[in-house]
Amino acid sequence: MVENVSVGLLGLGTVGSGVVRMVEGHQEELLHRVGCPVYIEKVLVQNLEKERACVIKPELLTSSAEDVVNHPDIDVVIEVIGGIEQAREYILQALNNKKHVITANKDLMALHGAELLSTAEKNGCDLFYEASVAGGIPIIRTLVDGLASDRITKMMGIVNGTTNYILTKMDKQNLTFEEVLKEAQELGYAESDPTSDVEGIDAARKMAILASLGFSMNIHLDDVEVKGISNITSEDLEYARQFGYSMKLIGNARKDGGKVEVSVEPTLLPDTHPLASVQNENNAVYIYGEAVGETMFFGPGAGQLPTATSIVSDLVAVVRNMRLGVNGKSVVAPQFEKQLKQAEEIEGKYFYRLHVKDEAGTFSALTSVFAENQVSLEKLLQKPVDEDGVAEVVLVTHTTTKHQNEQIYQQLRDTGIVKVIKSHYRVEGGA
Ligand SMILES: NC(=O)C1=CN([C@@H]2O[C@H](COP(=O)(O)OP(=O)(O)OC[C@H]3O[C@@H](n4cnc5c(N)ncnc54)[C@H](OP(=O)(O)O)[C@@H]3O)[C@@H](O)[C@H]2O)C=CC1
Ligand SMILES: N[C@@H](CC=O)C(=O)O
Repeated sequence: MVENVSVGLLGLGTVGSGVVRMVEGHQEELLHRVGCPVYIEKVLVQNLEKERACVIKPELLTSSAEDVVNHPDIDVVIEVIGGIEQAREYILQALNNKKHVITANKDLMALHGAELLSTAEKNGCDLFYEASVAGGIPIIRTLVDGLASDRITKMMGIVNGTTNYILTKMDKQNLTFEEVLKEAQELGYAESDPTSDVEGIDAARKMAILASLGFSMNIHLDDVEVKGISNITSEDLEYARQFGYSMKLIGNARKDGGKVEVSVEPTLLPDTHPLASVQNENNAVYIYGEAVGETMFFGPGAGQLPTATSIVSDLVAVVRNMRLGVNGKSVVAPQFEKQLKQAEEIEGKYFYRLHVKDEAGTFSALTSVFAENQVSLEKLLQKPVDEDGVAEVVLVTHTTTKHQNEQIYQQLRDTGIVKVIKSHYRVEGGA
């Protein structure tokens, strides 16, 4: 009979402090929900002297991982140090010592999830990672349990809080990219190296996790096409607004006839799209299932307590399994072999902002590049930008294939009429 549960925490930064606050502050609820006391036994940090964002007894802190992963009384290890190699090593050690593991580490799960899950299963341990995607939104449990009966064909997500916060503030408050990134870092949304946020890598890791679960295939990080937001300018956002779109960093995973595409890229969403109204650090995941139809899950995608909510809910699940004696039995192997779509099979509309020569014939030469590729234009705008004979052309194509669009991009670059392709983004038609 499990009479109490002892937890070891690896990391006491933004998320770790939230876990301590929730485990300490929700004792009554936890006792009621799992039927026995749950307490924190040891906490690994790098710097024992640092001021913490939670109240913690100094004797619980250690700078030696062995005190957590090899501790004889610890039943559950929560990994929130981040990074890959060190975290992988500690988690493997904990699992091989028959400790259940909870992690918020999408970098690690996207790269080594299969290895860690099979080690957990081999040791009869749970390995849960709800907080690794979309912070406080219970999206992993939704795919694994809530929609387990359905066939999912499409998932679109705003799964990075930092970039959504940056795009919202740049658009609504006219702030610069650098100003807002600094704010997002101060608020604890950004990764320790924010490059992975702004270049779309963090979102790509999350989409690899979601697509693997949703499509029951082993989707690797390398299978995800990635483009970040660091080149987006206030002019792009202004034109998007004029055309009735909102710019978002969108994770896109689709399955047609057994083949899948997974990407993360800045995307123009019609203002009527359900994801267009998701603001600030909030995340949302739109899921289409053949039987259920459209569903959407919304909430805070980053931050101390939202992320800790998912972790402590995983803890509740682990303790319930411990009391039932069923840990390590929830891993389901992928059902399908991975098949990725080719560029000819991926469809989309595209936005271009071009600087062209402002002279007779330019316009027809430009539109003929699209016409020769059998792509028609849905929206078009032209205005002079300077006295040196340069005009700005902004356009949106009708639906075409990624392959045709790549050809158009190449031809535009090669023609003498386009001076610079200022920007180029995907446009979403409808949900
Ligand atoms: N921040 C967020 O909103 C979210 C974060 N995540 C994920 O959660 C994890 C933690 O993120 P976050 O809390 O923001 O990170 P922080 O950088 O705020 O905290 C990291 C903590 O881990 C400790 N630490 C780091 N490396 C080591 C090491 N090698 N040995 C011992 N201790 C170490 C640090 O110690 P010290 O304090 O002494 O320096 C710090 O306490 C990451 O995987 C992140 O991707 C997931 C969802 C949301
Ligand atoms: N840096 C991440 C934190 C949560 O995963 C984000 O901004 O979403």
